[in-house]
Amino acid sequence: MISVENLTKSFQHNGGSVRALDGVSMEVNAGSVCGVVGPSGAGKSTLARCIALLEKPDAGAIRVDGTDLVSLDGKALRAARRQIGVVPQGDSLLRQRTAAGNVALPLEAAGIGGPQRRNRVGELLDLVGLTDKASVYPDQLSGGQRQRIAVARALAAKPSVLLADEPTSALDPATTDSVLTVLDRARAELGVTVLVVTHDMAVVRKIADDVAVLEDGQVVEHGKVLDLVAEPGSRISGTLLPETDQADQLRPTSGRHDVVAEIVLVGFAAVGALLPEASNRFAVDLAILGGGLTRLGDTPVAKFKIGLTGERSEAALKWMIERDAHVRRAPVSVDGVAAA
Ligand SMILES: Nc1ncnc2c1ncn2[C@@H]1O[C@H](COP(=O)(O)OP(=O)(O)OP(=O)(O)O)[C@@H](O)[C@H]1O
Repeated sequence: MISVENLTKSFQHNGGSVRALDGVSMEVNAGSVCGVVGPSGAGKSTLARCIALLEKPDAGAIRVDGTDLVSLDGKALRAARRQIGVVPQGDSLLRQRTAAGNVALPLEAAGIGGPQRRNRVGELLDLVGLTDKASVYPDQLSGGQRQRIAVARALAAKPSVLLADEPTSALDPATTDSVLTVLDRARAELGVTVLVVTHDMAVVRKIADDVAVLEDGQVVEHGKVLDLVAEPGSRISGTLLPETDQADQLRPTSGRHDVVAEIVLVGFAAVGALLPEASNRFAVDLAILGGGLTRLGDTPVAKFKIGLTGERSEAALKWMIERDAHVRRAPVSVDGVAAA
């Protein structure tokens, strides 16, 4: 588990001071994938560089499995660095070395040679699906393949944490998917904790369990992706879920529906069955007025604007809420008429 506590970091710039991190606290569970997102200049790369021990924070703690890395130096710091594999931003492979030669670099640095090194490089090339490119030079690899080799190299010394800074920038969607699959495999097959700094919400949509949104050096939203999408008004929900046209106009439309609400359903069971079952059970007519379905990782998530018509509309809505549907409904005034 990575735990970042009250991290601050300022840079001197043009005679002034820029506060890149301003009291950042967050946790990443062992074996999970966490996306760090936010606008340009929010502090994402600075946070990643601090966690990778490439930058020393002004204050705060970074604990990996309970040990505060900020207070380490010398040999202990070098040992801690080996626990953290880094996929740097941009093209980072050595051009004069083959793909296998790049993956072998950290092993050479650690004094691992002979068959042990060859086997490890073989395993890593297999993990990233590039066994057949072992003796190819970076110039002959595609951008996505180069990134996958950079991931393999970052995993060579068996780190417990993998940090990737914008691993998919400048890649097309199909190539992005191939890089994300490799990060997901690192977590699933090696149990590595993965932190991905990204502008690209596709990364969060496809592989993140958790997400932290940074703005102006502060964490403005942090938690499990599937929890945050269910929170009305969360940034993550606004970005990842389908629009329900005019989501804030939830009043009944010209008296045609007794109840109009916005509903978020998470998981196969809820998405597949809850609406028709509520409709049958309470004998209400249930119309979908907007929204749609999406997938977050392997989980289907739906956000609909629904209209319920029938005497037991309220009871149907209550029943769905009791079954973990996340509902935002029209505000109703005292005379029972939905407020405008
Ligand atoms: N070495 C540095 N010297 C001076 N200022 C810096 C340095 N590194 C970062 N900054 C400043 O700190 C702030 C946060 O930068 P950072 O690169 O961490 O943001 P970011 O969210 O990663 O942005 P981007 O998405 O554009 O990479 C910015 O104002 C940036 O200009």
